[in-house]
Amino acid sequence: MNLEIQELVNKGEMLPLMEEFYTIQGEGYFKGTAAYFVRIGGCDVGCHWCDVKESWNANLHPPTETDKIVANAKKYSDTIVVTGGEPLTWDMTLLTTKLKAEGLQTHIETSGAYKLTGVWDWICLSPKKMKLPTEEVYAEADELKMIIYNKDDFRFAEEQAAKVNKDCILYLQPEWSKRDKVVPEIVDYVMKNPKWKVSLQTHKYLNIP
Ligand SMILES: C[S@@+](CC[C@H](N)C(=O)[O-])C[C@H]1O[C@@H](n2cnc3c(N)ncnc32)[C@H](O)[C@@H]1O
Ligand SMILES: Nc1nc2[nH]cc(C(=O)O)c2c(=O)[nH]1
Ligand code: SF4
Ligand SMILES: [Mg+2]
Repeated sequence: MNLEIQELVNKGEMLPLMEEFYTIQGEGYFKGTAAYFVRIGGCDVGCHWCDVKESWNANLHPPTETDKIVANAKKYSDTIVVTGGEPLTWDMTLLTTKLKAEGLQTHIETSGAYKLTGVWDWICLSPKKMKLPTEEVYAEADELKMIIYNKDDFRFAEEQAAKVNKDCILYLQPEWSKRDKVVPEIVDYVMKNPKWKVSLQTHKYLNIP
């Protein structure tokens, strides 16, 4: 990446765009709702079970003008889900300000590992043990989506739930490769601890992106 482009990416005027697609939000509170997804490259959190490892290396994804991303996104939906990679690797201020100026709803999928930037109508926080969320993001999260891979993840989920605001909706979502083992454990856990809800990656059952 040349210096001039690097500078624009640093300012959030350009972002490494991996893919964008119109689909149905598969997870969490808005599951079942049509939305346009914008997947931004770059993540160094390093979840070993990450289902989009191709997103990690930002250099593999073309720096794209935020204006272009917005002009395209608005053609498809009034709800834009920004995901990645870890979108908070980058400054989300310009992208979200421009989306809001077009009257669009801005949703983010984030681990919260980096400074919260941007104007968001909905924040889905999915904390990771390897790189914990910043203290600031817990107060802002609308939903907490904890991925369950093994038994210790229930402990971690409770630890993280103790940090979010009181209105935050709490979800346990099975790690995809472990779903056969952990789904019964999650079902049992939610019945015993009904402040939690189950979230499934329903798009994977529907065979849609
Ligand atoms: C690919 S991540 C991108 C956004 C951000 N980096 C994050 O982790 O929140 C999108 C969502 O998918 C979840 N996820 C990733 N891999 C998964 C897997 N193998 N099984 C279940 N959920 C997964 C993440 O926890 C997150 O909630
Ligand atoms: N349909 C669909 N719903 C999703 N919800 C969160 C996703 C993500 O990868 O961030 C995702 C995704 O990749 N596809
Ligand atoms: S933080 Fe998100 S994108 Fe990054 S490795 Fe973990 S699940 Fe994948
Ligand atoms: Mg996904």
